[in-house]
Order: sequence, then structure tokens, then C-alpha cells
Amino acid sequence: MGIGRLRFGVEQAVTLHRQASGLVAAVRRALEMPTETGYSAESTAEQRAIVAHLTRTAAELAPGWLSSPLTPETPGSTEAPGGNRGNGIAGSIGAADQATPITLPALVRIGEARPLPDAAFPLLIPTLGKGHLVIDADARDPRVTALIRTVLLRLLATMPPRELRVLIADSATVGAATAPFRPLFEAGALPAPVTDRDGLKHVLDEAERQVKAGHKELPYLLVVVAVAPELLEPADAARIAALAHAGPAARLHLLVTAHAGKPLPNSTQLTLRKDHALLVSPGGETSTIPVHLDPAPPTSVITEVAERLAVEAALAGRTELASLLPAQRWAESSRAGLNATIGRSGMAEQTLSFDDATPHWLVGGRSGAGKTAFLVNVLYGLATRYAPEELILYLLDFKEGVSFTEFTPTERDPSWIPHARAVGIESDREYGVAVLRELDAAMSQRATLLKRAGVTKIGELPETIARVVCVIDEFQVLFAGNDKLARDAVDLLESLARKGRSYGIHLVLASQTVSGVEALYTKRESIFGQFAARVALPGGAGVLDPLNNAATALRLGEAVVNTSAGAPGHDTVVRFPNPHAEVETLAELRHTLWQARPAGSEPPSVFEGYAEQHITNDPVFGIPVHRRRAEVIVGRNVDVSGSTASFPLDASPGRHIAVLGPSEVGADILHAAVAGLARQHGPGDVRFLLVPLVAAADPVCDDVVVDLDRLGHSYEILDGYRLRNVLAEIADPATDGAQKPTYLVLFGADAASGLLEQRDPERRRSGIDDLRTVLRTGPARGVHVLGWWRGLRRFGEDVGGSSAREDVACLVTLNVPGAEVAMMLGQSQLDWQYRPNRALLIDRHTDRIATIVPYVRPGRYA
Ligand SMILES: Nc1ncnc2c1ncn2[C@@H]1O[C@H](COP(=O)(O)OP(=O)(O)OP(=O)(O)O)[C@@H](O)[C@H]1O
Repeated sequence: MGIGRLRFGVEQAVTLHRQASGLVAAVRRALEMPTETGYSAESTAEQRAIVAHLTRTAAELAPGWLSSPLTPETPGSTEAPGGNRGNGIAGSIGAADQATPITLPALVRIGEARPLPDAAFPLLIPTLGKGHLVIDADARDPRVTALIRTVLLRLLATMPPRELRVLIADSATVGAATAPFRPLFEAGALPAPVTDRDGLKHVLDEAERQVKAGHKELPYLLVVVAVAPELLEPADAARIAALAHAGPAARLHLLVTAHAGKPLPNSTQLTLRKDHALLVSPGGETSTIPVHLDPAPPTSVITEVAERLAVEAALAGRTELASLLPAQRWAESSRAGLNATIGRSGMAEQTLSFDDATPHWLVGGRSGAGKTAFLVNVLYGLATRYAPEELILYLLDFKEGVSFTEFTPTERDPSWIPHARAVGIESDREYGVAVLRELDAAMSQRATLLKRAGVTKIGELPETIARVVCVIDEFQVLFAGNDKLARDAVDLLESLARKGRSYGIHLVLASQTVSGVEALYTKRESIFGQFAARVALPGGAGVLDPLNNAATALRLGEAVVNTSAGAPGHDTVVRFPNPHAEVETLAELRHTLWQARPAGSEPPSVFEGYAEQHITNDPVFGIPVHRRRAEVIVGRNVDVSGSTASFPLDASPGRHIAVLGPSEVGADILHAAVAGLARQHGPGDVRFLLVPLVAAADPVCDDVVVDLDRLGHSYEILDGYRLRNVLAEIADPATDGAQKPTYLVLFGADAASGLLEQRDPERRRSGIDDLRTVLRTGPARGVHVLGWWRGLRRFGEDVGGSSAREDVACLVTLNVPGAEVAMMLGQSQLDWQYRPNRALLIDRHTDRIATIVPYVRPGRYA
């Protein structure tokens, strides 16, 4: 072989390496050497000198794993082959103690160019930051498999894991070509190869996104296209050509196999011959210099490297919550919006914002898909990033579970997240609507502020106004029932979704069944249209466009994030941590945030739907207040603050309380009523007449007695006969004013009906007559009846039917059907269904009807 041929070969190498300026210069120098030194290049020795020079240059330009032979000299060692430090996994893993910085692997060895039968120089091809590699044979050819493995191993072993993503579409060998890299797939450090047409489309989507994003901070993306040629659709081939054109500028690089036809732009092209390969110039000209592709690296080497990289990736790409939290607490401003780190895509952190573009989020996922985990991560992330003056949280959970207990003080741990304003656990719809109302009111206040300041967004106000994030888990419960409550919820949500962005009020709606929200039917678009940010967890494809199948193959701990209202092609798959696995980290973080809370911070108001409510925890119980008139405390309102549910007692006719329904909670409500009253009167100022008429109430009555004794009150315990006499006494106008203010407490009042119905022939009155008189005239004389009737009908008959409705104005109904309550109230319909641990409070004088959580004695539901 003469120098002419060598010169041709080397010059072609120069052309092909045009973009690799370092190599071009080096090769030129090598070519110029004979003339400079005056030697004739005709001699074989001279040709050898050129080849040797090229070899040395190659080692400089592509050190370590990039170009050295991949059969390790010391088996079992993944130190950089060839003894080079700096460009290899040894360098990246031990980066801290490496003196040599990692250089970008712009050039990678794929084999040897052999211009002389006995002299070869390493063939380097331009890769990251430069160009693509294309070969005409498909991956079923073992030499192509070897090429893929060589390039992948060299690049993976060289690049820091965060800076190179690899996507593999391999229908040709169904993933076999890259099988030795399995440890990386299993560790989630690289996505496993996709092997079908849809998979290829997703890979190309992802590559196009990289090109569209176009900014320089993205990690490099290497896409291996090892598609069986018979499965490659022309449209996909066109997409690949377009990506080849635009890729290098956007850090996207291709390794394409089975490519026939026109050379792809920016590519090193190879054509396979029987025992060697040839380079094809961009113009399509085939060189004559034979290239011997490197054999596949030993599987053991690949596996060892992959395992080490998987460990490194696991460390670098940890998705533990702690690794996603900001280093500095409360360092960010919420003026322009809030950023939440939601997990990682590859090694890169993924952030989703609450701002003008994505003011509200919709999150979907089947039960057990990790929705709570996802939300808890987001909330801890936000609470660590933004100070309580910048962020307020409202957390509502409608399902059974403990999603947000994290954020509230408990008996065991008094700390709380200082941003949390209200937390609803197993919330009622009434509570949800109360929260939405509070937010709606906040929106109106903010609107006034903005108007006054002449601006349109809270970020433009001179002072910082905290942004509000309201998370509603299983929000579809709000709309169940298609009743007034559901309609109110829809209206409020629509208003918040539409206007919240300007006022810094952001919603996160999470659900298992977003698609089936019936009550939203007419308003679906106007509500969900405002939710540009969609997060689909496994089974949560309902939050995406019906044509978007990006969430089909998600695993636990993964989510598709889409900021284009779920439109196909705008999806990023993120991995998120499991906070339930980091209980200690969370507890520590909560304590740190709690300790740092601003002076005077109040704990969040907490609504626990399942919890028994006890009067001893009532906000006004036992606080000595000088009341003008007594209040009968019966439970807690289902509102944001969990305020006291009570009836004021005054002298107007009808200020008596009837608790209705067979549930024994009726007796407990009377217990609470007496306990509350007993603390509003001095000992001896009033008298309590206790009438335990049913066995079920005896223990309750005993507790009342103990309490009254302790407080030094005077009381009497009456049976049915004494009750009849007492009613007669009180009803007698002659006793007017002779008695102290009296509370007549009837435990199971219906049991006395038979006795009271009997007429006293002398007085020509029955006990029932006296009862009705007491009801009508008692309050004016300070006599109030507190009674528990187990049946509605009996109660109606005792008090005198519908004409006497006003004689008992304060009602608490328990397990009584809504229709019967409606009938008693003379209404056509009542949207109320009894649920355990709930009651309906009705005050006829104020037309107030509200769901309450009645006070019970501890252990009532145990
Ligand atoms: N990123 C994750 N990696 C691994 N396991 C996880 C991850 N996130 C959650 N899990 C686990 O999955 C299970 C379900 O999680 P989680 O309670 O968050 O789901 P969910 O969708 O809220 O379920 P449900 O709606 O039934 O309450 C839990 O056992 C949790 O530990």
C-alpha cells in the first residue's frame, strides 16, 4: 500500500472528523510531518510513523474508557482502561479525589482504521456535542450489536450519570443488543429499551422535546435506534432525519442502525462489508480505508461497569425526599409563583410551579398509586422552600386514611407545619364547602386590595401576600349527591379555578375517578380547563387527554407530568420518593419547621371526620364568660374553625331542646348540654331536674350526677311519677316565680308518654297538658326542657303536633330519615342523610339548619 492510499484514508478521516477540531489539527500535523522533517512519506517507516502519531493523538483526544481496548488488563477491575485517569468511571465515581477533570467525550473509539496491513490507528468518531453515528446493517448483525455496546459502554463509563440520558428503541433484537446493561435499567438509572412501534414513537417524542427545549442546561440525550427495518414507518424515518439535523445543537445524539438511503446530516456513517466496515462521507462517497470495528466488550466488563454505575446513579439520583429538599429553609419568594420539586426524571430534578401558566393542578391515580405520597412530598417541599408569610396551606382529604395527619399536632407529637391553616381528615362535604367558602372570601378581600393598589395580580402588590395552596384529595366526593351542597361546591370551585390565579389562590385536586365526576358535567370544561398542570400516577390516565397513553405503563413511584392540560406529546415521566419510608426525616423536618414558626403561630384547625368530639375540648367550655343568657352546647359546627354548636336560651316561648332519634348519642348530647350549662351558673343558682326514663341513659345520668356534685350544683333525680307532679307544679300559675331557674332533663322522654297521658280527674288535666304548658310558658319563668325523644312521632304527639311546632324551637336530629325531619319541619324536602357521628341542628327561631358533630362521652364509638 502506497502513501497515496494512506493519505486518502487519513484525509477522509480528517473530513469525517471535521467537527473534532483537536483531531483535525493533530491529523494535519501528522500529515505535514514528512514534509516538515524532509522525510519521504513513500517509506513504510514513514507511514508507520504517521500511524503511530495518530495513535498517540487519539489516546490524548479520547483518554481512558473513550478509546482504550475494553478488555481489562486486570480482570475484575473497572479502573479506566489504559491507565488514563480522568475520563472513566474511576474518574467520575471518585471525582472528589481526582486531579484530572472529566472532559466531554466528544470523540469515541469504535474500532481501528487499518491503512497498512500491519499498521492501524484508532478510529474516533465525533459524538456528544458533535454528531451522530449511523450504520447500514441492523442490530441483529453481531458487529452492530458490538458497535452499540462499545459506544454505550464508552460513553456511559465516561459521562457523569446526571449528564447523559440514554433512550433505546430496539425492535430488531427486542432489547438483546443492550441486555448486559440491565443493572442500569433495573436500578431505574436508564429507561429499559422499548421494543415496539409505540415505544419508538415515545422515544422520538422525547427526543423532539429535547430539541424543542433547546437550552444548554439539559443533559445530553443519546438515542439508540435499533429498529427492525421492516417495522420502521416512513413517518418515523422522517422524524429521525429531522432529529439528526437539529439534534447536536440541542445535545441530542443518535446511534442509528439499519439506515439505508441518504446519509443523515451531522453523522458519521458506516457501511458494513464482509470482514470490515467502510466510512461513508457526508456526500455519500465510500472510503477505501478498511475499518475493523471493535469486538463487543466482554459482557462481564459491561455488567461490572453497569453495576457500579447503577450504584452511583442510585446515590446521585436518590429520590429520597431529603435529596429533593432545598438546602436552605424559607429562602425563596412566592411573589411570582411557587415552585415545587416533585421528583426526578433521569437524574434531573423536576419542578412543577403554581404560577400564571399552571395555577392549579389536577392529580389522578388509582387507590394505592402513591397519590398521598406525591402530595406529601410536594407539601413538605413547599413548606421548606417558602416561609409561612409566603405560603398558607389548606389540606382536605375526603377519604378514609391519614393523608394529612402529618401536618397536625397529635397527643404524641405536638409539632405541626406552621403553614397549615386548616386540615380536614376524612372530611365531610360540608367541611369542604366551608373551606371553599373561606377561600372565596379571601379572594374577595384580595380583589379589594388589588383594586385599591391599581394592580391586577398579587405579585404586583407592594407588600407580600401569602399564596394559598388548597389540596383536596378525592375531591369528587364534594360533588356526590347532586344536591345543594354539590351545587355550591361546583360553583365555588369554578370561581376559585377561574379567578384564583390572579389572587394567588391555587388548587390541587386529586382523585381516583376524575373522569366520572357527574355533578361537574356542565361545568367540567370551565373548571378543568383552568388546570393546565396534570399529574397522572398509575391508573390516573383520566387526568390526561383521552388520546394520551403516556401513563399506561407507569409503576408505583412514577408519574407523568404534563403542563399542556394533558395533551399528548407533552409528557415527562418523573420518579418520586416514598415519604412513608422516611418517617424519621419527616418528623425531624416537621420539628425544624415548627421550631422556626413565627411568634404567635396558631396550630391549624383540624377536622377529623371519624373522631369523637368531647365537650371538654370545646373552645368555650368552662371558660368563665359573663353571658347575658345561657347557651346549650351540643357539639361542633362543621366549619373551618370547628366552632361550638349551641342554642342560646332566652325567655321566648319554645327555647327548649329536643334531641330526636333512637341513637343513644341522644343521651350523650344531654350530658354535654348539662355539663355546659352547669359551668355557666354558680352552684345553687339553678336547679337541675334529672329524669332518667330509659335504662340506656342510666350511665349517662350517673355521669351527669358526678359532674353536678363536683361543681356543687343542686339537682334532683325524678322518676316518671315525680315528673308528672313536677310538671303539674311548674305548669300551675300559682307557683309562678316561686322556683329557681330550672333545667328539666328528660332522658328518653317518650318513655313517660303513657304515664303523662293519664288524666288527673281532679284537675281535669293530663301530664301531657302540663308538659305543653311548661313548653309554652316555661322559658319566661326560667324553665327549660332538655329532652331526648327516641321517636319523632311520639315527640310530635307529646308536644301537640304541627300546630305546636314553635313550642320546641331547638332540635337536634340523629338517626331519623331526612324525609321525616322535613315533614316535621313542614318542608317539602331536606338534603340530609343521617351519618354516624353527625347530627342535624335546627333552630326554628333563626331558620338555621346545619350539620354538626355532636358531643359524646369518651368511648361512645369505641
Ligand atoms: N415512590 C414510592 N415508591 C415506593 N412505594 C411507594 C411510593 N409512593 C408510595 N409508595 C407506597 O405505596 C403505597 C400507597 O401509597 P399512598 O398511600 O401514597 O397511595 P394513595 O394513592 O394515596 O393510596 P390511597 O388512595 O389508597 O390512600 C404505600 O404503601 C406507600 O408506602
